[in-house]
Amino acid sequence: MPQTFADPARPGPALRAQDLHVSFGDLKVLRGVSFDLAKGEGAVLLGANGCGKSTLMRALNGLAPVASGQIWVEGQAIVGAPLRAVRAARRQMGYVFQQFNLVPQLSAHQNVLFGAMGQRPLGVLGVMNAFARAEDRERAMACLDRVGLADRATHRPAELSGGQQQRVAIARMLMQAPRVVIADEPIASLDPKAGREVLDLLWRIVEEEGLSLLCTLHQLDLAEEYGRRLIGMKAGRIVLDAATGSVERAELDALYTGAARVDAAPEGVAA
Ligand SMILES: Nc1ncnc2c1ncn2[C@@H]1O[C@H](COP(=O)(O)OP(=O)(O)OP(=O)(O)O)[C@@H](O)[C@H]1O
Repeated sequence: MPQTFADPARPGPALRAQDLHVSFGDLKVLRGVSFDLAKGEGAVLLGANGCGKSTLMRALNGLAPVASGQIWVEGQAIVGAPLRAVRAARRQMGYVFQQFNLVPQLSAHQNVLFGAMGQRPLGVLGVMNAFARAEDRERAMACLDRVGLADRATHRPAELSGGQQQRVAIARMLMQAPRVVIADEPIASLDPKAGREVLDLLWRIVEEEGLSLLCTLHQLDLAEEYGRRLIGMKAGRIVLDAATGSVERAELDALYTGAARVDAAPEGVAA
């Protein structure tokens, strides 16, 4: 059985990855990734296309096959753990994706209600409008209000701008009441103004709720502005992990030069 470090007397990190290895066929994508994310900490994950960021995010969500290593979510080990424990740990994690992942046929309010799905025994049925508890419907409205979209509750995603759709996705994440938020390029589909609005909102909510955030971004200026900590990946490894103020721009630029992709550095040490 995987060990846990959930000891109320010794509160551990919200998220811990230890020596994670993930391969697809012969391609070693994660090559020993380790980091801790403290409770209430907001970190930005940086790295060139193909260096393994999305694979790391997917591994944290149990969607990429972890060959070895361990992941703890709020003290619960999930690699090799029984399905029930994995599901419980996953409920503590909220996701914000580049493409928003809203259900096109449903209103903003219904999409937010979906955030409660994991908390209801009936799953998807339990959050459909006809069956949803009044308290869930009210909470979904309150979440939409938090992101400034209460007046768009009945709108479908296609009737909303990209920035508004991402705010609905953030409201859905809030509805889920996670402890850890994983945001995978949340502003990649947005123009600069909408992108900033989304980052302001995301960081404000994470701070107000005392959540932990791991967010990938491709814009170095924004990474330095929003992240208190920068984690840099190169060819499947973490090669930089430091408080933002202590990192030189040249160190960030170096993440994008040389053999940064995992398929460009089959075995070599990334640096
Ligand atoms: N399911 C998969 N099957 C095979 N190869 C994969 C799979 N997922 C990712 N890869 C490969 O793993 C490498 C890293 O991909 P990944 O998407 O993790 O990079 P990334 O850093 O997130 O890049 P980007 O910034 O472009 O999203 C790539 O070479 C990719 O082709």
